[in-house]
Amino acid sequence: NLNGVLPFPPGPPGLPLIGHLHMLMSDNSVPHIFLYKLSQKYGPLVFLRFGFKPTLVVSSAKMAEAVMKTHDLDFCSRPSLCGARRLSYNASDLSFSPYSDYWREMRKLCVVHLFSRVQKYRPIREDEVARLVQKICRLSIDSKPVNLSEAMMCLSNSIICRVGFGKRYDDEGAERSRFDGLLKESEAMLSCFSFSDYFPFMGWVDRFTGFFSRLEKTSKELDIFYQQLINEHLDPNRQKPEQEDILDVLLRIQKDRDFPFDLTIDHIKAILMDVFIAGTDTTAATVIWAMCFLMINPKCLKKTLAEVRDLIGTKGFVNEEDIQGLTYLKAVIKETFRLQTTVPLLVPRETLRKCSVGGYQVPAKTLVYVNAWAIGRDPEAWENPEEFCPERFIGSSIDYKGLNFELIPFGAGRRVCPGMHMGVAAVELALANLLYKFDWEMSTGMNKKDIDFDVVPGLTTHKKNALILVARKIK
Ligand code: HEM
Repeated sequence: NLNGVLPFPPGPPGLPLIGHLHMLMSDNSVPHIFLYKLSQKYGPLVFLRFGFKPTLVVSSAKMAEAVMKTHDLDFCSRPSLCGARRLSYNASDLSFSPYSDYWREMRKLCVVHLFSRVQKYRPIREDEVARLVQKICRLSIDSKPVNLSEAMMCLSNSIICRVGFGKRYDDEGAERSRFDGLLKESEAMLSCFSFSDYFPFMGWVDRFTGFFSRLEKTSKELDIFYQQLINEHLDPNRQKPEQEDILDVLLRIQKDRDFPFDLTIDHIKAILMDVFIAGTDTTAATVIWAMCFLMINPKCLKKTLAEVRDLIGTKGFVNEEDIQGLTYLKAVIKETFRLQTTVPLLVPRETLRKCSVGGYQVPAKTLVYVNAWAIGRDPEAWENPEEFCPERFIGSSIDYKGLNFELIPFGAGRRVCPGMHMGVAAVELALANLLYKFDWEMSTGMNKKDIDFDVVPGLTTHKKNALILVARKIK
């Protein structure tokens, strides 16, 4: 083993104690762009130190393959960060659990019993997309602008509530806004910087800034929310939905003792959190970015519209079977993932042990960011990386399933996103129907040039300014 003599990957010089944190904090860009700029200077493996935490940034398709395939076993743990730890009932969930026997069993449970149910939830997705179309129809009658960003969040939240716990909230009701608020706050707590993660002796700063009390408040509110859902599900008089929802399935597994570990109510709550957090923003943001790209690329928009309308004819609604034939639409979605990766830094990984990659050594417990956004621009992997060109995927076998490392919006390897099929099904169905039913125009006084690509930092890249368009219902 040459580990001992290998150098660390290159990186900029850091300061004592804080390492490179000041660079991250003082740069005006969002983290994935800041890290991309560093990779342009130092290469596809950059070594940094955030406080006491060694950090590796991976920015090319080749190095992503080394990390997530060749050395996946060394890189497939997750760091224990304070926000995630608290919200996931001490990492009892799937996303934030370190690599362990527990994670393996949890992954099996989720893949076999939860994520395999994609097809069963098809009627829910179709019903919710049909409701979205009706809502937009009503606005289109008076040419009222449609806030697509809001409408898409509403759609994915509605889908996840029905899939997760069998409830359909009124769009404007109090229960709905409670759920939306909890989701937003949890996302914020998961992507918020906390001192104690990087300086083990500086927990007092988090107490001082109010981070801990905010985290405590959010976790307690979430816990009450989950507990109410569980109580309702355990009520023998509850009217069961047609399809068992995810909470039903989990409670059944618990009752049947169909899990090698003790599956407690807290574990079930933790899994619910994963489904809510991982499954809503990602789907909504992907559709919004795809619409942005189409609006500023009229040729691509025209081709997509022609394909959808030719194939569907006068049927009135694109259902999930029809999607198979929509080759160009699928290419548009892939190109959207390449250029505006929804989860740009994936979900941070952590090295299990001291290991080596690309001729460098990486210490145990190094935080690892795979910059999928940068990989989408890797000049070794893509011709004309800055262009929006869905055609590059026509007749190409490159897919986002985690086997082609130039396109990894869902990650790859042992930790690859298990909700990929669920996410893609919703994205495709929503986008296809938005384009089948309506022509889209800029609202009065706005120009295509006004569509910006400014983003809000966070786990998921959201568009900073809402996408507001006018829909014209086609005859
Ligand atoms: C467009 C939609 C989505 C995108 C872009 C996306 C992206 C990702 C990414 C990048 C990861 C990290 C993978 C890695 O570390 O290699 C991930 C993990 C995960 N995703 Fe998704 N996701 C989407 C939809 C969903 C949905 C709908 C669900 C569930 C209902 C879901 C559940 C999860 C879970 C549980 C994990 C953690 C897996 C583990 O650590 O073992 N995702 N996702």
